[in-house]
Amino acid sequence: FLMKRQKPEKLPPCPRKLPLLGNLHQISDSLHLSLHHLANRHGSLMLLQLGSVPTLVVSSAQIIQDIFNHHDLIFFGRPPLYVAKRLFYNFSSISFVPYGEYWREVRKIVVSELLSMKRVQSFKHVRAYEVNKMLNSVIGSQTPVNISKVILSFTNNLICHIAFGKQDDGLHRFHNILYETQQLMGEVNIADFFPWLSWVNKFNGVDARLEKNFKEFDTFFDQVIEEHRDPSRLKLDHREDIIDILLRVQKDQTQSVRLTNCQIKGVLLDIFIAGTDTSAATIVWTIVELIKNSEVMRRAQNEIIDIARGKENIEESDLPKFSYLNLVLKESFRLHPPVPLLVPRETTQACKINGYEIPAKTRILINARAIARDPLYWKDPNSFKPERFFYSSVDFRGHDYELIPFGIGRRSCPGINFAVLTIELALANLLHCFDWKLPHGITREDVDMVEAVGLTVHKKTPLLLVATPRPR
Ligand code: HEM
Repeated sequence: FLMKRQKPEKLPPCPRKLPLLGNLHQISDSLHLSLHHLANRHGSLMLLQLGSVPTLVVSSAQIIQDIFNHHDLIFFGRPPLYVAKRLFYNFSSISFVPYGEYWREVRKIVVSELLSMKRVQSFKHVRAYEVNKMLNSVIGSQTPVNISKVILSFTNNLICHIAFGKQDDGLHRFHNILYETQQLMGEVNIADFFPWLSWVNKFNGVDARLEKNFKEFDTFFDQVIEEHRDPSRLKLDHREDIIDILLRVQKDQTQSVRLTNCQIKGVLLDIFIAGTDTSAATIVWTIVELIKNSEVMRRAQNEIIDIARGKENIEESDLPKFSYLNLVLKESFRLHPPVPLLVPRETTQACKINGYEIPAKTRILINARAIARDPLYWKDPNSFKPERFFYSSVDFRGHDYELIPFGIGRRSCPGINFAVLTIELALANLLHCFDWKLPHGITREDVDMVEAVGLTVHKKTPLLLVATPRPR
């Protein structure tokens, strides 16, 4: 009997590969920009070989729609990244956890206990306190103000305050530890492209840095958790912080998962990694765009003055009244999604997309930034024009595939409500309390938009501005 030869499955297009490197030689420092250029030449669905890892790159809203309407469960996993494995207690967190029952249970806890709208609102007093502290720090800063630094301290302090109930004491050291964690997470790691070369990390200093960083925040977390277990701990306002909540859930017999201490620490770290840099980058990019587009700045500030009507500070209850500021934020998320490639995913089984076979365990990179600048959907895509949203209902909450800064589907960002409130409140107050100008001799054209390399994309050089207090 002659065996019928099976036709090989048709794989998505792939630019020319080199032996061993695959397509790595076509990637420069900025992964998302390199992938955007490659997509312009080879199409919005490419199967690259990054080192030894097959990687599907998606750069089209229409393909995203197809994937998330039909294969959400398949595009659901996360690849086991080298640094995340160690830092997140062998994947005991949420964002980098490969798909499985543990992820499902912990995500439920995070969504319902830590980041529900009700919980996010319960942190209102903390946000107001930290925003006020940030405004005072602008007044106390040298001129010109390093606004990038002010804002990163603000988001760090805010999350520390919400997570630990601490306001200032002893947190400087923690900020430095977290900075190194973020560096390690953002750097290219050879083991993620050549898993068989992971031993190199023993010799290039990565393992040593990883171990040192892990021990530092682990010791810090142990210490604050121990303080929280002490029943005599002085609680001034009787409000639960994130550690209180996680310890309560740990004791709760009705929960289907019994959180271990490592899992509590993993979730804590996740909230820091996912929540501080992203919001800070967004606030800075928005201010840069406002400085470069003075007419937009004028309109945004006029709206704020109108709504504030002599108030000292903008409060959270004022935010729903803003409409133009909302458009400014949409446009900022469109041009500068702080996580331009989202968080990598991995297919849990094989499937077919656009007639192409996508094998199981393929790494997935979704180029949200390229999609949000696709001329097919966006007129004059590289210009900052909040007015484009006047007559459009497109929003960034994951229902419109052409604008997905918070990702999409069941693994999308559970911190979106927290993030948007924080960003809007900070921006509204910064514009309400100060007029912002470039330092003497610097023009708008001089302000560069160069992006730093990393999972979260910051402005590479710090933004320096002169702040003049506004009459209120
Ligand atoms: C501007 C602010 C933020 C942006 C743009 C952002 C963006 C993202 C993106 C793109 C993902 C991956 C989504 C996907 O794979 O589809 C994600 C995941 C996640 N984010 Fe955010 N995020 C922000 C703020 C926050 C905040 C404030 C928190 C928590 C306090 C948070 C917690 C998380 C967590 C826990 C995940 C992992 C979800 C999972 O894998 O199931 N994020 N975020």
